[in-house]
Amino acid sequence: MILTLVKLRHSVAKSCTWPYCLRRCSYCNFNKYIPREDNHRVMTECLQRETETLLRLSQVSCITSVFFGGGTPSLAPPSSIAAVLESVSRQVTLPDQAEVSLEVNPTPAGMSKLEDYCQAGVNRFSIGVQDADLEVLGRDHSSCQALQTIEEAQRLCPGRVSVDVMFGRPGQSVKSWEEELSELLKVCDDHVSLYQLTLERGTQLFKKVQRGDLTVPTEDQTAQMYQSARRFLQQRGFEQYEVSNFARNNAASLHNLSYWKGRQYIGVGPGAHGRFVPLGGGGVGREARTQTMEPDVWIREVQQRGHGTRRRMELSCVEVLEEVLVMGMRMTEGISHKHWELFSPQLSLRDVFGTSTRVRELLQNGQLILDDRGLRCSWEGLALLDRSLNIVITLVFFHLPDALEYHESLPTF
Ligand SMILES: C[S@@+](CC[C@H](N)C(=O)[O-])C[C@H]1O[C@@H](n2cnc3c(N)ncnc32)[C@H](O)[C@@H]1O
Ligand code: SF4
Repeated sequence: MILTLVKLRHSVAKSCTWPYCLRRCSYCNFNKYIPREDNHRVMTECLQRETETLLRLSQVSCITSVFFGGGTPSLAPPSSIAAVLESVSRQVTLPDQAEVSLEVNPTPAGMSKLEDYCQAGVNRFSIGVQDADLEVLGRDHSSCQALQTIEEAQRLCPGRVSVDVMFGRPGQSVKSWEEELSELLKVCDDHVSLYQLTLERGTQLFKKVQRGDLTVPTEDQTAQMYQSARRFLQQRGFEQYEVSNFARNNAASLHNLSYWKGRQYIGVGPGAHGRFVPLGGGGVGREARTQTMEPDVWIREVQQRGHGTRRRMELSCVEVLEEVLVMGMRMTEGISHKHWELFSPQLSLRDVFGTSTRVRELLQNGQLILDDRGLRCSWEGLALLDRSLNIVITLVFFHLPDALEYHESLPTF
């Protein structure tokens, strides 16, 4: 689960995970566990307790979005979701219009609870739909269930349903992907996330591909799949607002935009990540925080000391700027001058990037744009983001030595 919080002067996002799944999809390397017993009650108590501890530590006063992610948060009882939201509201302001999303697996069990999740305070659903190759992917739903779940979610939250779909899967061709996507677009709502399959070490799928039992599409083919999906979505009125995300009718996810805009967020639950200034503990700089991954250990830690923070590291000015760049360049709007100035008042975007010959090459060949709006990728450049990022990040390290002092109090958005 992930919650986004905004303090009057500081924007803070808070992430909270439900780490359990009914089975392991063959390709997935996320932090997930098959539950051995029903521990919903203790899990909920600990999520509430950690929420309270970290909210106090961050000293935020208002939350603008909440994201319940996983694992499979649609395995959590709606009462657990309600309890976490109540903990938030007890401590800080959670406005009625706050975006509250929940990731849903399109199983009958998940679908039957959608209405109760809405009663609990959820107002946006994100549904992981893999319509084909379900067997190979080890998914626990059928295409018919996926369709029914999308319909039910749309009935409950019209205009606030996202579907996640994956390309570059074993045996997939450009043609079969186009057919699949075009079918999906007939039924989907106003938000689509496209993920290219990453072959993760340690997964069943990785082993099968290594052994030669399965083959995945070539890099050229996946590049074609990505480009054809972008065109398809554009033709159907979707605007791309990030490398993998498309929305129409203003349905962009406010929560995800918080990450890409470099806002602060708090992570709650096993394996959750956070980025915030621990003002309540006397901190002045932004910290990168990771919660303990293994649920049983995390539960013990929360019971003993109120939180399961395993790792915390204060970020230097350069590290914050690197994150602002890596995240900001993923958005089609890129990084505006004003946004950059919040994090780097001393050196402008033009100071850092305007004089480099390597950046000039990217500008000249049309991959990057640096103009009065700011720095961003072109349509073609977004597909090659990794390459240009290597160059722009090197420049940040070159121009902004670690010695520069970074004051988190500067950004007031
Ligand atoms: C980790 S899941 C959590 C939500 C939910 N359990 C589900 O499966 O949809 C979030 C998204 O990550 C995607 N995902 C997981 N592993 C991936 C991989 N190796 N490559 C690309 N996408 C992946 C899933 O397909 C899903 O759309
Ligand atoms: S893709 Fe989703 S359902 Fe499948 S194992 Fe990963 S987190 Fe669980």
